[in-house]
Amino acid sequence: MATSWRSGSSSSFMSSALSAQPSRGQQASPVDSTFTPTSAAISALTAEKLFERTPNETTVYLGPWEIVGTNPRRLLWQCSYAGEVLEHFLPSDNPSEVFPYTLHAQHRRFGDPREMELYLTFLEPHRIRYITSDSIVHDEYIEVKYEFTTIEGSIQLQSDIRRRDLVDWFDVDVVWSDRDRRTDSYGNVRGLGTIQRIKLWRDRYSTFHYLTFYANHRRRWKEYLLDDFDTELRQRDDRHRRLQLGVRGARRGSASESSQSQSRNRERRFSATSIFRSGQRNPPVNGNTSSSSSAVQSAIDIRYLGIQFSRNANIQAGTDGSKIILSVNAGSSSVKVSVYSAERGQSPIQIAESQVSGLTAPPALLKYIRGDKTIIENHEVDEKLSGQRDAFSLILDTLIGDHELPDIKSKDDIGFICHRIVHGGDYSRPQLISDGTYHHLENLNDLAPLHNANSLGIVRLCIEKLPSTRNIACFDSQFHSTIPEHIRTYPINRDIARSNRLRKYGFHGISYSFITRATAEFLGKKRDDVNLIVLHLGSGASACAIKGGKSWDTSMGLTPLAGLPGATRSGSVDPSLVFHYASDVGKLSPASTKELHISRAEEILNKEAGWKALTGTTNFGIIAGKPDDEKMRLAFDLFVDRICGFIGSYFVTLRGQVDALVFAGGIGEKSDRLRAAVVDQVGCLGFAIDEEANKVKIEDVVQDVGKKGVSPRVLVCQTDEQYEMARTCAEDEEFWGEG
Ligand SMILES: Nc1ncnc2c1ncn2[C@@H]1O[C@H](COP(=O)(O)OP(=O)(O)O)[C@@H](O)[C@H]1O
Ligand SMILES: CC(=O)OP(=O)(O)O
Ligand SMILES: [Mg+2]
Repeated sequence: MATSWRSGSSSSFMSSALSAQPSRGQQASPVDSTFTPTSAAISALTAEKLFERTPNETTVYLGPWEIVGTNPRRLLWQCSYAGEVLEHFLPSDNPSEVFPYTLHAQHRRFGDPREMELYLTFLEPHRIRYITSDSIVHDEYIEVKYEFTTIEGSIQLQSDIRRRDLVDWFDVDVVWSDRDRRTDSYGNVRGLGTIQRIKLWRDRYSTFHYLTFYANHRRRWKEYLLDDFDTELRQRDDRHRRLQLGVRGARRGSASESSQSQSRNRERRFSATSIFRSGQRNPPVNGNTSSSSSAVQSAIDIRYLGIQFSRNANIQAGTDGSKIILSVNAGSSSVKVSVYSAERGQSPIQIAESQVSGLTAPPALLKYIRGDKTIIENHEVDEKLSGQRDAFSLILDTLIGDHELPDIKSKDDIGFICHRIVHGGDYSRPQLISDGTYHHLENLNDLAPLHNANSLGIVRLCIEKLPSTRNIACFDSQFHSTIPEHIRTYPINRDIARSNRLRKYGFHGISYSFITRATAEFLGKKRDDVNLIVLHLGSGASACAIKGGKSWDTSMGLTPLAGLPGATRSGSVDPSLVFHYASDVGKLSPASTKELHISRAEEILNKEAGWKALTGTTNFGIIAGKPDDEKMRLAFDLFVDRICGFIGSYFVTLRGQVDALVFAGGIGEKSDRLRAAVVDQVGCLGFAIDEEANKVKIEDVVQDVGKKGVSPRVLVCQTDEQYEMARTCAEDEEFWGEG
């Protein structure tokens, strides 16, 4: 009920309650097609509080409003008592420069979306003067926030201030453009704005049409002349309910230019708008768009505007068919879990994320982010975590224990759990985990000794503790199923190779899949057209040659031991080496369990080698940070050498047709020193780094660190395996079943 004006910098507050009922017969709501908004006055019963929450708090009652005068234009509220007036000074006489907007934001998402019209505010503080018959009670610039008791009143006021009439509105999940990408550096959906109401207005004088929305992620108002958009849809993806509007004559804002092309495209234009999912019944869009040169300029600075529509009014997960997805990424040194809300066939929207890192370098650190807010920042975990399963338990308790995460009140709220399973054998698509799949995967445990058994431990815990949840296995090896036979074959007895399934599988594929898509988008190329050399450098490190968007070769092999060294892994060494290292290498290690059988040889090469063996630390951050320490320098130089070996080899296998060299993973994303050293050494292939750009913190999904004008590019991608899994799961009809 309360309309509040919150003071910007001063400490005084005003608030009021408005019951803005149109009193004149001709002022029907825009929902009604007889809507003829001509009047600037409307009757309103208004209760108002001034200096709210101060000793001077007073309640006053407002009457109808009227927009009067020029220089300055004022919104004049009559109050109940004689001589009592509230004047709202509008910051510009030009109606197109005043932007009333409604607060269609996350905090409204659970209510009736129509209700958001009850809250009206402006981009900047406005001057408010309140006068009684005795004195001026209040006269200062404050942040104005109206709260109406009727939607019609609010729409009428918006229309009057704008001198444009509302034709229709459309509730959308996310609005993005070529300039403001759909996802941020973490893969979270952001764009220009999320959970927004796009409004279509018709100018009262020119009848030009405009699209408006509040860019809540940039805190900017966006207003586009509808004619700027090509009505032909560049892309309409029914499954995703996305719409992309291309701008005709991008990067110009001349009204006359747009009015010339307007008549040419009249019908097509409105065939496009009519496929918008309307927030109202019977949208009165009629194609009446005769041109007028008096239209306000539309500052188009984009090539296209993408819009993803809400499926229905209520988007709270679970109430409209959407589900909560947990994506679990059990790496060799960490467990990362992200929580998403997703609808069938739609891109998931991240709600929260949590991770336990440093499992190989205790104490482990817990991090928890809800929405945009960091709730727990690298908290040292006191209790002893015996591995990935304990880390996952801790994360699950953190999520369920957070009362401010309404989407997960109990374990039963979780619809799907996607598990990263590093070795998927011959599986070429994700699998719903049944008894059969589980036992099939168990047989692969020994082929990924640092990963598979740990992940299956988490799967078991989920089956036991969250019986109503569907568990889905996503495989790191899947992306590499395209590696040609001559590359994936080992030169050994073919029959034994076949019967024991001994071949190159390759890993980090979920990450490579994310990176390929993100990089192709960044380069403005189709996924099938990109050739990349990608380095995923984390606790486990690998390189991948991507040809036409598909894996052509990768450095890991039958197991994740081959190729580059890692935190505790040797990477490729002479296979005979291990027999000269110790005498008992063929025996089963005492560390073997029921789930995992590991020989001493495998234990030495997987757990007792790598950075740990060379330097005593598994944290490459420490290694890169101590160039003067001989041990650290050796490890650093050795890593650069091995990485460059793969880059050279992949450059040749791709016949020099390389769009970009991409760094990813904990080390690739964080160590500018490593990137600089690698690119310096492969400079002979044409790669070059921009020293300044390379030092800038990596915040985008893909960030360019290459020297300007040089091809191929050098990029950094913040990979997101959890998002990739959730996306795959949300888009796969099969997992959703009938319900
Ligand atoms: N500032 C840093 N510079 C270089 N490397 C870092 C830095 N911080 C963390 N790392 C490395 O990143 C690794 C974690 O990478 P990540 O890809 O998240 O691991 P995981 O393989 O467990 O998924 C750490 O083990 C550490 O070696
Ligand atoms: C496959 C692999 O080594 O994964 P991670 O780097 O996450 O341990
Ligand atoms: Mg990893």
